[in-house]
Amino acid sequence: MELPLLIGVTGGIGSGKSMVCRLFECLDVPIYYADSRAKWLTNNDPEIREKVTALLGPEAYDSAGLYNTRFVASSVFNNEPLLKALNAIIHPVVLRDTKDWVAQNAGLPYVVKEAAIMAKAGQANSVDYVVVVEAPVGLRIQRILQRDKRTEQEIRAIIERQVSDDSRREIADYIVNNDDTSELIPQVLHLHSTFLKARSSKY
Ligand SMILES: CC(C)(COP(=O)(O)OP(=O)(O)OC[C@H]1O[C@@H](n2cnc3c(N)ncnc32)[C@H](O)[C@@H]1O)[C@@H](O)C(=O)NCCC(=O)NCCS
Ligand SMILES: Nc1ncnc2c1ncn2[C@@H]1O[C@H](COP(=O)(O)OP(=O)(O)OP(=O)(O)O)[C@@H](O)[C@H]1O
Repeated sequence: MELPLLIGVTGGIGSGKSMVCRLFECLDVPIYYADSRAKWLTNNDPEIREKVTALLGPEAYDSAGLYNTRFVASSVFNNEPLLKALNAIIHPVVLRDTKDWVAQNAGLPYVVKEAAIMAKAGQANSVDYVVVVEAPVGLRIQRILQRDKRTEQEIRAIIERQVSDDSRREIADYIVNNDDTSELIPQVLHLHSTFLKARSSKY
């Protein structure tokens, strides 16, 4: 059976990546949520556990042995080299895991990977098209203040460590506007028919 197209959905913190993916889910499209899968792997892959502990110290896992995201976030989102080193441990495992997941979905027209870190389609990944979700920074901060137990300072530190909106736009094949004036559902429906057409013209 042929592999599905792999669509990457990315965007800065609070842009609405997960919201867009939930709409794709409503269309029965399987989603790979890379951030949460990365956390699962960090808890369950012994090699990652060993390397993360060597990088960040024993506090990277709590007394119950679970990945201590609060501690790790406060360490890496203020320290670029440390974030890069953490990515270098986790990212290759996530890429391999994504490929296995895509293969498990053989026969479907397309599947979606949601991730904070994304390369241009075809570069160091198996993504066919990249969708970038955008919203103004002020609105993103408001949304995260409502959703998470993070301070504005913590949110701004994460934004500082993420790629800029401009470089995200450079890798975008499609852009979804998720500001207060744009409607998400019609944009996702339009992408859905675009990907179905792209897939049927490929095979
Ligand atoms: C740093 C960690 C512990 C923070 O966990 P926490 O639950 O507090 O936050 P959460 O995962 O919701 O992330 C907060 C925001 O940062 C973004 N983010 C997560 N990891 C990264 C990263 N490596 N680089 C840039 N942004 C990131 C998320 O998309 C989200 O917008 C966790 O995100 C992590 O382990 N990240 C490294 C793994 C990774 O590279 N994930 C990206 C997909 S492979
Ligand atoms: N169009 C919208 N209207 C109202 N609320 C929205 C909209 N889009 C997203 N939100 C809300 O904003 C918050 C952030 O959205 P979401 O979780 O989808 O962003 P994200 O890009 O996945 O964030 P993160 O990178 O932190 O995972 C959520 O609480 C979500 O419900």
